[in-house]
Amino acid sequence: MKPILVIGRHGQVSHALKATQPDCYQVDYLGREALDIRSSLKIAQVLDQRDYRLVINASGYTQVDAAETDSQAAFALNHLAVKALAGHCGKRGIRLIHLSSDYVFDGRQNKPYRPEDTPNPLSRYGESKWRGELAALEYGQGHTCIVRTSWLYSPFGHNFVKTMLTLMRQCKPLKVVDDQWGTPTSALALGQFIWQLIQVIKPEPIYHWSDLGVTSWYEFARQVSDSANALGLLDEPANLSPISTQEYGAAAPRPHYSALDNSGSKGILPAKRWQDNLIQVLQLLAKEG
Ligand SMILES: NC(=O)C1=CN([C@@H]2O[C@H](COP(=O)(O)OP(=O)(O)OC[C@H]3O[C@@H](n4cnc5c(N)ncnc54)[C@H](OP(=O)(O)O)[C@@H]3O)[C@@H](O)[C@H]2O)C=CC1
Ligand SMILES: Cc1cn([C@H]2C[C@H](O)[C@@H](COP(=O)(O)OP(=O)(O)O[C@H]3O[C@@H](C)C(=O)[C@@H](O)[C@H]3O)O2)c(=O)[nH]c1=O
Repeated sequence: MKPILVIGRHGQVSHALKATQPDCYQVDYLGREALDIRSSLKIAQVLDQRDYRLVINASGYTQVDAAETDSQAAFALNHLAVKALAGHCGKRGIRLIHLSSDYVFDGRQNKPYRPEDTPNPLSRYGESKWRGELAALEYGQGHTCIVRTSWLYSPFGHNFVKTMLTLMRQCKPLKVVDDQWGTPTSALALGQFIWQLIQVIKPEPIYHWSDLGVTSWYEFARQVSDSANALGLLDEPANLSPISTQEYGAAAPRPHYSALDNSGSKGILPAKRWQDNLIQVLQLLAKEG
């Protein structure tokens, strides 16, 4: 079987893909040092080196607040580099799976967003991701498949759950926004979904994948505290209080509601409740010690 290329080797999603990868696939995981996708020439060289059948782009500029002031860097990676990557994949007939975000939506809807709903990003990060989606679809010559997902966490890299655990262990009072609603998603479950998706012969252009349920960042943090305490990761439940988005005062605007309707993905892999996947990830963290 022809090999698969995963871009973004050191990132959270790439680690999750590696942890969930079925043995039957031959996969090259390349980090920025081996493949900086801002270089079109480098993309061409890598794709010409081996006869890849599929590319999974797990790279991205993911610092949502920093993107407000560093927007050139966010667009360079999330838009322009994706356009070049899709062009090279399209020309060679290589399927491209590209990751995008719930932050492409404005959150003014009060029901889960469907893949065909129109994005209207509030932040520079969200805008860079949407422009990346459009370019990937336009230049991929029918070979692009976008997977939008939300609020990822895992034992790997930086994410909300690990940040919360670090802050909670410092035993300081924590304030967390309770007026942004969405779905926490285990990057490991996303990894399992992507490995199933690659077996679909005629994929849709856009899929939504998240765990099941809707919650606020505050409720998510509360569940992290309760479950981590029950598993012995925390000596006592955290001192948490809810605050508004306005009070928190982050640099980037975020959608008030960004749950994704993933009914179109059910046939590929049924999703699990976010609370159950959270316990699984916390158990892995507890095992790591
Ligand atoms: N995290 C989340 O909650 C969500 C993420 N997504 C999307 O999923 C994708 C992966 O996210 P996640 O794994 O969490 O992100 P991470 O920030 O953990 O990883 C991103 C990776 O991209 C790599 N990278 C940065 N610049 C380049 C470059 N020029 N060329 C090649 N690689 C580069 C980084 O490399 P280095 O380590 O060298 O800096 C890093 O390893 C992104 O596209 C993101 O937008 C979508 C929805 C939610
Ligand atoms: C650390 C912290 C954050 N927050 C808030 C800020 C924000 O509204 C929310 C989440 O903060 P974070 O900075 O961890 O996460 P954020 O960067 O908003 O996460 C997003 O990342 C990108 C890459 C995506 O694509 C999204 O799906 C989403 O996962 O919690 C608090 O209220 N209190 C805190 O102590």
